[in-house]
Amino acid sequence: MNLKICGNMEKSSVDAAVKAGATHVGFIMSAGFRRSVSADSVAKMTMDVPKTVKKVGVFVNEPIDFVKNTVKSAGLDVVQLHGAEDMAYIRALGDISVIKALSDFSKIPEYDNVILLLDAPRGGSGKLADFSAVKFDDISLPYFIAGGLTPDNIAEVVKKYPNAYGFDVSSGVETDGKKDGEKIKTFIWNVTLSQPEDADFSAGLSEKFDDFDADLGLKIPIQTIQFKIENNGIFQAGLVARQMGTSIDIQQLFVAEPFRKAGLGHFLLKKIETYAKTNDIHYLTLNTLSIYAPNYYQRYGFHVYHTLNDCPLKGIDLLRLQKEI
Ligand SMILES: O=C(O)c1ccccc1N[C@@H]1O[C@H](COP(=O)(O)O)[C@@H](O)[C@H]1O
Repeated sequence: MNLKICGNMEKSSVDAAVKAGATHVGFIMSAGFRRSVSADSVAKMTMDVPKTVKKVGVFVNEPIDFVKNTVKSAGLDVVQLHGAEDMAYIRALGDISVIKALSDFSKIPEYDNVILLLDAPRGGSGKLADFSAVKFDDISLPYFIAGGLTPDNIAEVVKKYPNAYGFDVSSGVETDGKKDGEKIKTFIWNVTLSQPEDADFSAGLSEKFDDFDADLGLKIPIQTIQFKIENNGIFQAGLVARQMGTSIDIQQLFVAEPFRKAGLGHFLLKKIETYAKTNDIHYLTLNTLSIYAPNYYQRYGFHVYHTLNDCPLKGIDLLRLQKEI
């Protein structure tokens, strides 16, 4: 999945985007826009960007020579053309990789050998694009979806456009006109977050419990809740919980080593809490050991309500924690 964080103006937002898993970082190279930056500043902002992350320069109806020179001086990998640039213009750029932004979707068939970026009429406005006229099945080129994406709407958008090459955001990851590292992280993680829907062993067991309860005259709905953060096949973090009636027991929360200390665990705890709030859940519970980090959960409002000393081994305590919703 390709994820492009565009309109960067500071090194801190570029670093946040790369750290969270962006595949593209974008810069407005044409002058006169609120987010315009110079080639020199792009070179400085991207000095730590790994080669695997593409540096994209956004240009609007610029002379060919300006684009070519800026690609060299800023060290860009790709140009994003946001004006009326046609195929003759694109051919004149030679072997420079091109993303062609379009908001007049009737022009899609005019392009080849580019990646499309389907956007709202005024790039960078944060306004949602209207794709109702687009026949997505007829598009033969890879395409980014852009225009008014936010951390809150991106999960739905990803579901709606499963064949998209990628997703692009600028305004939606800003606060008061500046890129916001937390929003960048949440945007990317909300794309990579999936709730595996495949029936698994625990779901099978839940059914057996349902039958058992029914025999006792009880009807307590039980289900497994799973959130997994995975990007390009690389597992980053996951949470597995069991919902039983009005309570949820978090059974596993795990963040893979290279992705620790970035807030992924906090993000998953927030996800389960939001789920709990919207599903009439009264308690979140979990077990942890004293040698792990009970403080970690206490920081998020969990309280220890029971301790078993020397369990499961001498010198280690088993702690039972709860948080009221
Ligand atoms: O961001 C700008 O100021 C800008 C200026 C000129 C051309 C394009 C611009 N922005 C691009 O628009 C899309 C979507 O932005 P948003 O998420 O709706 O704010 C993105 O590619 C921006 O780089």
